[in-house]
This record gives sequence, structure tokens and C-alpha cells, in this order.
Amino acid sequence: MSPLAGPILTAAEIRGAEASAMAAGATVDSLMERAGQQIAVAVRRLAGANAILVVCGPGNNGGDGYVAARLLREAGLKVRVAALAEPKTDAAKAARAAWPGGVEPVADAQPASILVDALFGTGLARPLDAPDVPLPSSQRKLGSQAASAEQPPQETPASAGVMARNGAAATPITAKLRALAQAATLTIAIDLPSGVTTDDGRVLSDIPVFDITLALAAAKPSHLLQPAARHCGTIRILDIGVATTSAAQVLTRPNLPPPGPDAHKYTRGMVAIVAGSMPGAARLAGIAAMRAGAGYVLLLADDHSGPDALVHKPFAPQAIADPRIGALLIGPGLGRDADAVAKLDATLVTDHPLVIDGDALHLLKGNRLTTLATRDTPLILTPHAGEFDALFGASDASKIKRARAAAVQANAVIVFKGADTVIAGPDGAVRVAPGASPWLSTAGTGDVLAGAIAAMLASGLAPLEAASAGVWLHGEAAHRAGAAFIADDLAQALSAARATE
Ligand SMILES: NC(=O)C1=CN([C@@H]2O[C@H](COP(=O)(O)OP(=O)(O)OC[C@H]3O[C@@H](n4cnc5c(N)ncnc54)[C@H](O)[C@@H]3O)[C@@H](O)[C@H]2O)[C@H](O)CC1
Ligand SMILES: [K+]
Repeated sequence: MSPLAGPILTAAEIRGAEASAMAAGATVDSLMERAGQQIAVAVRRLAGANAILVVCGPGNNGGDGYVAARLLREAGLKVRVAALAEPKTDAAKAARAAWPGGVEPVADAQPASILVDALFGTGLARPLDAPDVPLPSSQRKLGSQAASAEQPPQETPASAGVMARNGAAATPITAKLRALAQAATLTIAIDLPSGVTTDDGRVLSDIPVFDITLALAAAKPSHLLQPAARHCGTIRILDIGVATTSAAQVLTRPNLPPPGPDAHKYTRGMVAIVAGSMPGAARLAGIAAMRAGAGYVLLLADDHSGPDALVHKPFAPQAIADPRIGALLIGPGLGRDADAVAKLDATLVTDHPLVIDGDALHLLKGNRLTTLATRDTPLILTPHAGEFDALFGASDASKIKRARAAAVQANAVIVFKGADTVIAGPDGAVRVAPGASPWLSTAGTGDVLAGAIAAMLASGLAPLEAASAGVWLHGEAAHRAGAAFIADDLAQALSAARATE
């Protein structure tokens, strides 16, 4: 059992990894047995002597549940099994047959202190309460789990407590799942909370928030993307003997060594920040850049407020021509007036590594973005959802897919910000940040992030690494800043975050 880290695989990719394991000699049954073993070990550790209810679905997720239930019972625990429908796959049928106990319909199941949800995993194809209702459009478009797992709708026994085919209303499964979860002291989802998609973070049904999710073989996008991620609780990855690789990875702590003994301010990196109509935002970015480790921060602003360590100069093309500048940041508090446009155009013709944020992103739309994409110096764009939609167009595709497409279009690293920040490079590399502090939802935190990323870029890191390190430091600073912090506190906390190397 390991923490949330490593590759992130879509449903199609995990099926591919499973197929490779089978080509190398594994069988579905052996993989399911291994999954069940690992689940049983984890559940046993969590459950103590408490009674366990395992709810099983018709596919292999349910199969994992039957195996785990059998092994937990063999270990002497009090285990009951409830099923939504008869098993449909051969492996799940075999696992069901090997379970020595009875199986009650989910609708009739009495709660237990430990609830194990093995209803659906990567094969979930539609909302839980509407087995016959086709998927919403974006799910069909995604194709991965939908297209290959989609099978003719199964007959659902009325006793299963879902909407029966004849339209007769029975107890909705989500209400039952919520009730079982509410009565439990610990809720554990196998692979994914049943009712969330695998690939794009959507929640298709009104399901509970689980305490723990035991992800099999690797993380899936919905373990990280909202709103699904918040239904997972603490995520642990179980090794089931399936080798997994992916261009998408969970963001982890960067390797940021402290300055060497012969360091000076320029070797640590010089950041220049173009201020605009709201100079406070650029100041915040400047403080953040210094506290993330930059050796010299130049604020191109007319006023002189802020810490004495910030060097001020009025904006002028010759000021941004300084060859010592390691990263030039434009956007925080820039405004969108003629002055902002002039500053942006002067910035875009330099050959410095660039970080573009906030208002500047709005001004990029159209020709500037097209021209920018032909530049071959490092470029990082840091849009939040509104800026992303304005620049690249709105879409209901997965945040990972959208970030990847935008990175190709802009020939840049994209930091698609939010509660589930996705970092993507034009080569398809993706990092997704887990578990951002909800207290980050306050004015100025984006300016702090832009400053931290600019510091990382100025230190000489490649754009994807710089963006990743900046996002990680920002997240770490937020955890350290605690509750109800303001952006100024967050910028301060970057020093301590930086010290955790
Ligand atoms: N990834 C691995 O290496 C392994 C994964 N295992 C486990 O298997 C599941 C995936 O199994 P699969 O059978 O493909 O899918 P599910 O069990 O999630 O369910 C599919 C099943 O359910 C039907 N269905 C889908 N949505 C609904 C719905 N809303 N209502 C009713 N029925 C629905 C669908 O038609 C199928 O029949 C993975 O998550 C792991 O838990 C293996 O055990 C080991 C290797
Ligand atoms: K599940």
C-alpha cells in the first residue's frame, strides 16, 4: 500500500497494462486474486475487529470484492456480502462461487461498521440510478471506458434496489449507498468510488464521500480531478503486479537543492516582473519569487512600495532587455488597457523565458498566441478556468486532455490552475497536483504562484520542471499557512516550503 504518487492511467491505459500482464502469463483470475489479497490486507489493517459489509457489483470490481471478502473471512473477520446483480464476467463468477457465505441483495443489506464499496470501478458506464440511461455526451466522447466497457444494458433485478427496466421505481442505489455509508464508521472504495467516471473527474451519481480509496495498480485521473477526487478521501495505491507507465504523473515534491557555496544572486536567478494598473499583484508575485528562492527580483513599476529587497525600475524596453534576466513575468495586475497591451507587446519580442498570467492571458487571444507559439524560448502560461476558456475555448472534455491540447497549441507549458491543477507540456507530459488547500481560494494566490514559477524558471529549471516545482511549493506553502491565510501570508510561507527540500 503506497501513497498517491506515480503514473496516472486512464481506463483504456489500465486495460492495456492488464493485457500486457496477461500476455506475460497472468490471468484475469490471478490479477483479481492478487487485487483481492491486497485489498484484504489493507482492509484488515483499517478495520480492526469491526464487522465488514462488502457491496459487490456485476463486473470485476465486484469480483475483487468477493475475493477480499473471502480472504477477510478466512482471516477470522466478520464479513457479509451484498450484491447489486449477479456477476457477469467469468472471473467475477468464479470469485463469487469461491465466497463461502451468503449474498444478500444490496437493497436489503443492513449496514456494518466498515463499508467496502466494490460496486463499480473502471467499467462504470452510466449513472448508478439509471442503468439504462445513455451517458452524457462528454463521456461518450472520451470513449475509453465508455466505448470498450459499454455492453448492452443488463437486466437489473428489482430486488437490487435500482430503477427496474419497466420503470418501476425501487430504492435508488445511491440513496442506499449513502445510507450504508452514513451508518458506517469507515468507508472504503475499491479502485474508485462507485459512481465516478475514471478519466475525467466527473461524478455521475449522488454518492457519498469515502474515507479511503484503494486504487488498484495505479492512480486514475478521477483520483485527482475534481469533483470526483473529493469523493475518494485518502487514496492508497495497491500493487497488484501490473506494470504501469504513463506520460501523466502525480505531482510530487521536487528536488530543489539549496544554493551551492559559490552561489550569488544571479546564479540563483533574476526575475523581472512587469507591473500594471494593480501594482499590488505584481508586488505579491515579486515577494513570492524571492521567497521561492530567486536571487534578484526586479519590479518594473512606477511606485516604490513593497519590501526593500525588491528592486524597482519604471517599465521601459531597455529595462527588460537586461541579459541577466532569467525569467520575465507579465500578467498579475497588468490590466487590459492600451498601456497593458504596449507592455505585453514589448515583452513578447524579448527572448527571455516567459511566464504569462492573469490579464496578459486575455490579451494573448488570437494573433499574439499564434505568434507566441513560434517562439522557441521557454514559455509557461498559468490560466485559471476562466482565463483558459477565454484563451483556448470552453469544452467539457477532461482537464488533462484540455491542458495537453492547449500546450500543443501554444507550444508552451500550461499550468491549468484550480483545485486540481494540471500541468502539461507540448510533448504530452502531464503532472496533476493532488489535494490543494481549499484556503487557496482567495485573492492574490495566483499572483503568488506566478512569482514562484518565475523563480523556478529563472533558476534554470526546464519549463515543465519549473512549473511543477512552483505548483508544489505553492501547495506546500498553503498547507503550512493553515486556515484563512491571505496571499501575503502564502508568499511568506514559501520560504518554509522551500526549506523542506
Ligand atoms: N486494472 C486491473 O489491472 C485490474 C482490475 N480489476 C478490477 O476490475 C475493475 C474493472 O472491471 P470491469 O468488469 O471492467 O468493470 P466494473 O466492475 O467497474 O463494472 C462493469 C460492469 O458493470 C456494468 N455497468 C457499468 N455501469 C453500470 C451502472 N451504472 N449500472 C449498472 N451496471 C453498470 C457494465 O456493463 C459491466 O458489466 C477495476 O476497477 C478493478 O476493480 C481486476 O479485478 C484485476 C485487475
Ligand atoms: K468501487
